[in-house]
Amino acid sequence: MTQQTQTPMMKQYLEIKAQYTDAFLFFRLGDFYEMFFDDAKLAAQELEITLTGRGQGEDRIPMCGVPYHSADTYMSRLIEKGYKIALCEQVENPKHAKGVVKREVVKLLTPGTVMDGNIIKEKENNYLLALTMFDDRSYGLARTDLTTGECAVTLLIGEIEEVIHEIANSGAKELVVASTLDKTCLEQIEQRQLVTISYEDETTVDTNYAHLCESLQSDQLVQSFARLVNYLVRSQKRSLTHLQKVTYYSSDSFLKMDSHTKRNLELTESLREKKKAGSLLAVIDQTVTAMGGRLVKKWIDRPLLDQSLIEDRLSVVTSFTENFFGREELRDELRHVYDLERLAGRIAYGSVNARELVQLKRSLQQIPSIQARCQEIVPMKTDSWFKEEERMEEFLDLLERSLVDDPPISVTDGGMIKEGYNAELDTFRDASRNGKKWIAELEQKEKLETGIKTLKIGYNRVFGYYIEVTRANVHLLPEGRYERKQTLTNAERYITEELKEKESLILEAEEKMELLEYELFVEVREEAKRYLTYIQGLAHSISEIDVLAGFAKVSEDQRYVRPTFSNDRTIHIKEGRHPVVETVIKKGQYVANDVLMKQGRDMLLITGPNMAGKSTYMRQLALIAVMAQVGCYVPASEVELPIFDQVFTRIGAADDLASGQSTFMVEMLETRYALTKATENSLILLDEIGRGTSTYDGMALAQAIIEYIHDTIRAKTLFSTHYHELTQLDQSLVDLQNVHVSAVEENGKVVFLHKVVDGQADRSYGIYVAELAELPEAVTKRADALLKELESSSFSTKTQVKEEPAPGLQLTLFEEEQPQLKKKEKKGHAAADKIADKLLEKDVLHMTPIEAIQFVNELQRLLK
Ligand SMILES: Nc1ncnc2c1ncn2[C@@H]1O[C@H](COP(=O)(O)OP(=O)(O)OP(=O)(O)O)[C@@H](O)[C@H]1O
Repeated sequence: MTQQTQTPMMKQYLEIKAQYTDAFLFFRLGDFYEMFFDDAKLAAQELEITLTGRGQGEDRIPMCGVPYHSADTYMSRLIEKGYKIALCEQVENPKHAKGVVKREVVKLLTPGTVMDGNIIKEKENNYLLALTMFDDRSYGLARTDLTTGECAVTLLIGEIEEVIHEIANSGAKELVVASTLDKTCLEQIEQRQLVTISYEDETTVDTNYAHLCESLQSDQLVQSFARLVNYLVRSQKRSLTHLQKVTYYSSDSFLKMDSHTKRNLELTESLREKKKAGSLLAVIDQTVTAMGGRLVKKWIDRPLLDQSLIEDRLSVVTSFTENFFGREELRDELRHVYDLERLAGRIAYGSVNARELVQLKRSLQQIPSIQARCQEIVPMKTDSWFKEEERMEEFLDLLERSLVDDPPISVTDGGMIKEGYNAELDTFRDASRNGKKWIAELEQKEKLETGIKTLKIGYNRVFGYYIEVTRANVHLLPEGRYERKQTLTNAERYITEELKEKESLILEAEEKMELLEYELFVEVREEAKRYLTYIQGLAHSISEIDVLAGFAKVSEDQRYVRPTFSNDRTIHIKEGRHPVVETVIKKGQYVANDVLMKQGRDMLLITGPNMAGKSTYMRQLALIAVMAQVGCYVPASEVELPIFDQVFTRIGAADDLASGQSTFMVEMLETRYALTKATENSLILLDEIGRGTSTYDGMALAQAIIEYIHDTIRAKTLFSTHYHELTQLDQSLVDLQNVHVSAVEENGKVVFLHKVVDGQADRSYGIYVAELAELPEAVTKRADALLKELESSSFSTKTQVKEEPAPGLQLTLFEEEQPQLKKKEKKGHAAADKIADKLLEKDVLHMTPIEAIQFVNELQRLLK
């Protein structure tokens, strides 16, 4: 231990730091927050600030600091990177301290508990989760969004994989677990780098929050929530009165989609850029409030299963589409409603300011007309949306009487409370106003009496009120008229006894005014707490109205139709479109496609050229199903669908790179997941399964998977493939139907029609796509020639696969056919054989451009 660490202050630091090993300790030292040791090194790196030191030589301790007044931005940056911060303040006045100033951690800032508007996103929830493991197949998961107070718990039965999907789906930033949590379980969560991990071991619910759990049916649910709330109590060190009653949710009441599927379908963010733009959310989120924005995202993440609930939403959308003017006026009114949910959060936290209470007032003022308009358009829902309006009037009246229209953000400098609200305050105000009037009159009087037109009375914080005379005029002042106070270069400043008397009256009144205003404001703020539940309820209704009116708008703009639901598992989509692709390509260019899936064609095997639109077609079906179950209209001219219980996809590989696993392994893992979880009520989309391995392997796997789904799972399935050989399967599998995306060749150019029709595709046009990608002409020409040779050869890939069991066997057959060749000829033939072999082995139809170049290069080498 160095001498530095022995100083009383460092001892204090180390003691506190020992309690917060997993957080940066922001240690308040005067005007700075300082960090020491490893905290300092890491913070200097992450924040790009200078690393300094305390002490000399060997004693030197690494240190870095951020100024107190700009600490917020530094803290935000660390939180955004997933770190935690323990904020350690001086809790006594340094002037009165004996020895080291007392310091305490006053707050723990973590990614899942920040309330700060700079860090949290307006249209996203900021969830904190707590996981409780009961045994290796049952887990409790509790969640809250501290900014809105929403709390929910669920039980998950199954493998840890289920839990991980649920965590990933929630988009949470932080997960609280027991310090004794199973190691492998924790490792698996950490491996995915999903969330910041925090610890809490107490699972008895804090008595202050027991009432929130009233509706929970099992001890396990209560324990799960207890871990969450105990962590909050410990870390937040302040009132959590805005937490709402815990609701139970079951992932069984929602359409299940694992996180890969959600990503693949680009439900809430695009695959490549991970942004909202380009996602389904971006198209159907037409909300005008931040709360609505959060709700629509939540709905897309959890489409419904219960038909009556879905129809309920759809009926509201129908009413909104039938009433264009009413709806648009309603949306205009909604724009004036502020973020009630988060305002409620700030009221409960006691951090709401007068400006925000005025926002609340303005929002509440909109409610009667919003309600009246809903009554006109959607009478059947209005009563459930607006329950307690009479209570609001009282509160609104208080807000209207008490607060001025445009108060400052600061709550300690006055200027918040309206005239006439409090008699005492008005007296102080009068005093201050009269005093100021007296001063203005004094200025006039002195100007006249001294004859100095430029004489003026000013004010500053140091000297208070003063009379200022420019240097040029000083000689005009009668001796002893004023008392000199301050000399400036161009002027002299004076005071008089009378002026100082008035000044102290004014300042006293102002000081009292500020204090009283603060007290009055705090009263209003406290009163607001009584209305929290009501404000939260209202927030929920407003968001729902906003989302549904937005669905109506997009449905009208994009010509969507109301879906109907079939009981016999039939899918019938007429002129379906991909909701996102149709908005990004030229207007009118999107080729609508039908989907018909029922007995005899429960499974569609899709072939067709690259780029023809196979994956668009597949995604289109899934998106239409998701939209329907969310309660939105869908992009088609007619839609009948079953209600799906789960959607599985294995599309594309763009997202696999980061995970470190081989693409093929990921493909197989996801396929396994689908095959073990899917039921006959599920929708499965598999895009080119098997292409990550050799042709024979891949094809064999693909066929086995198709057969398994067809015979055992019987789920509705779209399977796209480049293996044309698989199209033969329609002979043996009764529910499999071949379809293909058509293309035609015109003047040697391929034209993609993007039209999906029954039957198999005749060729792949891979080389044409290579041309489009501007591969060297030499390569594409050569590839074309090779292809022609291959196609004319009796050893086409197709017959090979059908008739020859394995490539190795084929080689011997080929050699045995030519037993009597001379040596030289033999040598030439051997090379030709090798080339022929190579050509036969390769599936030219779907090589990547690079593979094609390497391949041609290798053939050349053999020939030489
Ligand atoms: N129905 C359609 N109408 C108009 N354009 C479409 C349609 N479907 C797809 N496209 C366009 O074609 C492009 C390629 O589509 P998609 O990615 O679905 O092809 P693919 O057949 O899956 O290709 P690959 O086999 O190479 O993966 C899309 O980006 C889109 O611009």
